[in-house]
Amino acid sequence: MSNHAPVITVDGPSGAGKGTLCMLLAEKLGWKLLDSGAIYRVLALAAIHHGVDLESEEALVPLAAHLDVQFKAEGELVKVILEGEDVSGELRKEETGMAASKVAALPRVREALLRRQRAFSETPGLVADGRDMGTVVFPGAEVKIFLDASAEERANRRMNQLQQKGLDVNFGSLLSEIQERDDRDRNRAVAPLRPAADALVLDSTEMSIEQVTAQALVYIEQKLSAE
Ligand SMILES: Nc1ncnc2c1ncn2[C@@H]1O[C@H](COP(=O)(O)OP(=O)(O)OP(=O)(O)O)[C@@H](O)[C@H]1O
Ligand SMILES: Nc1ccn([C@@H]2O[C@H](COP(=O)(O)O)[C@@H](O)[C@H]2O)c(=O)n1
Repeated sequence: MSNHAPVITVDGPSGAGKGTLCMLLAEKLGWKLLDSGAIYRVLALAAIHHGVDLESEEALVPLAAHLDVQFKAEGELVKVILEGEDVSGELRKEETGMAASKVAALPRVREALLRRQRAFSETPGLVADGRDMGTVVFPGAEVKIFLDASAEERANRRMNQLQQKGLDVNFGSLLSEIQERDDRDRNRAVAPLRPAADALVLDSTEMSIEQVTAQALVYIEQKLSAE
């Protein structure tokens, strides 16, 4: 009997709503969740904590290969423990996302993190959130979704999210940070951000979270029942 676990990949740019959609899908299906961006963010934090240059592939590869990280589910939240320290707050900061996109542009760093990401695949199934889930990490995934939205809408969503946390934020700087990160993620030499040839592309600019989830669920049901 095969022990192959089905995989749903959700790729797309920052702020498109991937994390929100993946969490809802994983909950609804009772499947595991992989937040691959968190792995790149943890590596960037480890580099910063150890004074490692974010552009030094040579120094980052061993750090990536031996990353001491634990993801601990606590109710709805996931605590991220790096080398025994709770870095959950630091992890979600905009500057950590920017640092993550620098280390993520290095081919050997990505290679060093591949096995760790693939190890998340287990029965009854996996919902994987990232930039290259459908193109590189799980190219044989049963269902692939590419979730997009305009840069302005994504900056607006991020602004609302940060304001809800009581932070004072500026729309213009959020928009230019999003554009800079998009640019780096789309134009890197390895695993650039792009839809897999067999992905459903969903533009969520004018869609609510509920509409995106409903549309994704219909598509998932179709694809899984055709398997
Ligand atoms: N369709 C939507 N309409 C309005 N707001 C949304 C929608 N989808 C997600 N959001 C909100 O936008 C914010 C960013 O969403 P989320 O964190 O899921 O994006 P992401 O694609 O995972 O971003 P990142 O890749 O940077 O982690 C959250 O506050 C979320 O609640
Ligand atoms: N599969 C992935 C996931 C993430 N990245 C890089 O990490 C950055 C942070 O990701 P978030 O989803 O947590 O915002 C992102 O900008 C990418 O550069 C990646 O390369 N591949």
